[in-house]
Amino acid sequence: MNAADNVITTRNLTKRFGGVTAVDGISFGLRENEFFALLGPSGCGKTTLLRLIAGFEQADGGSILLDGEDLTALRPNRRPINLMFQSYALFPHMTVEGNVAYGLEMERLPKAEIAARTAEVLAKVQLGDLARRKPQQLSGGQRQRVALARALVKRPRVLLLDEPLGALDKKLREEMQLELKRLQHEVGITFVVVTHDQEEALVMADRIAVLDAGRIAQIGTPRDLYEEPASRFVAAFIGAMNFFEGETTAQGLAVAGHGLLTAALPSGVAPGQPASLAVRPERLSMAAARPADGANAVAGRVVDIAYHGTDLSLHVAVAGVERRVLARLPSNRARDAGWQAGQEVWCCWAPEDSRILVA
Ligand SMILES: Nc1ncnc2c1ncn2[C@@H]1O[C@H](COP(=O)(O)OP(=O)(O)OP(=O)(O)O)[C@@H](O)[C@H]1O
Repeated sequence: MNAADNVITTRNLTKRFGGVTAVDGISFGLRENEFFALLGPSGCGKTTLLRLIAGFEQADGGSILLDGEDLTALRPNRRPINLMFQSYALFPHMTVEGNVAYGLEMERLPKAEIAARTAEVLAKVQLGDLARRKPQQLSGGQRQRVALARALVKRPRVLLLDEPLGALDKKLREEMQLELKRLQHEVGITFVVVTHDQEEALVMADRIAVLDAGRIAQIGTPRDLYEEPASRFVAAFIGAMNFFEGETTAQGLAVAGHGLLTAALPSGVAPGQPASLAVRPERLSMAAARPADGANAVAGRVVDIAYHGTDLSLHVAVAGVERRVLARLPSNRARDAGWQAGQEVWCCWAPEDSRILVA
């Protein structure tokens, strides 16, 4: 894709702190009106990448383009980009309205315009009724919305959000994930959200970049990353995954003690290479006898059963597999089958539900 088609393009962006390369040659494009998530383990460079785009850090190499124009020389306050901090950084002595209007007052816009834009954005985040309150008279979720309103009122081209829901409890977080997504679509501004919570990224984002040690491990839609992870790192990071180790054959993976597990070989992968076969817990089914229908199957023994309400997880010890194999079964089906700890079982799955990964 051409850089001019993207709102933001980074090219080989690099940032070092002493001996640590926090951002290591990152190139990607953010599209118009996209909800983009940066996801990865602690220390992988998410915040640094966000701060480079905002202009709070200077890159050691590479460039950042906005609508195809180089941004490098523009100071943070000259960039049509806003960064919303995790702490929200609201002014405690000002009302909600005052906090939101502040940025526009700094720009010396006409009073009537400030009032109209402030009222409009407060209505959008559903805080119109609380406009006269002070931040300490608000709940955590409401404070979060004030911070959001304050960023949106300036109508940036891109809004960067660093762990925007990090301060909220689990239930509120889940509500706000949908709220944030709704709002992003409504205002039509490109959002870039940093999170270390993979479920949050899956729920909210149009596309996700998974970072690993300052580099992009994979960029794709939530479905791409979940269904077609490009590496073991991505497969293990997004959702739960079972891995079987072995050697590739023309038909799949030969696993010591378990024979051939059938799966399509990725293009460019030859037989005879060490590789992993990855299969999701919810794609497994359990059987008392080896299925005769060509499904993959490995024998094991149920070690633990945990009840989660909608589903059950079965932990199965399989010879030669270091970690317990995890299967998640809908609780009604599992109850009907009556699985119990100590039972010998076959973990079964369709070949097309598994992937072979060499990296
Ligand atoms: N100002 C700094 N000085 C020195 N090292 C830094 C600085 N900022 C970040 N780093 C280092 O750069 C790497 C990336 O940090 P960064 O904060 O971008 O990661 P992150 O993915 O946002 O992590 P977290 O999820 O824990 O916030 C880390 O090794 C970190 O210690």
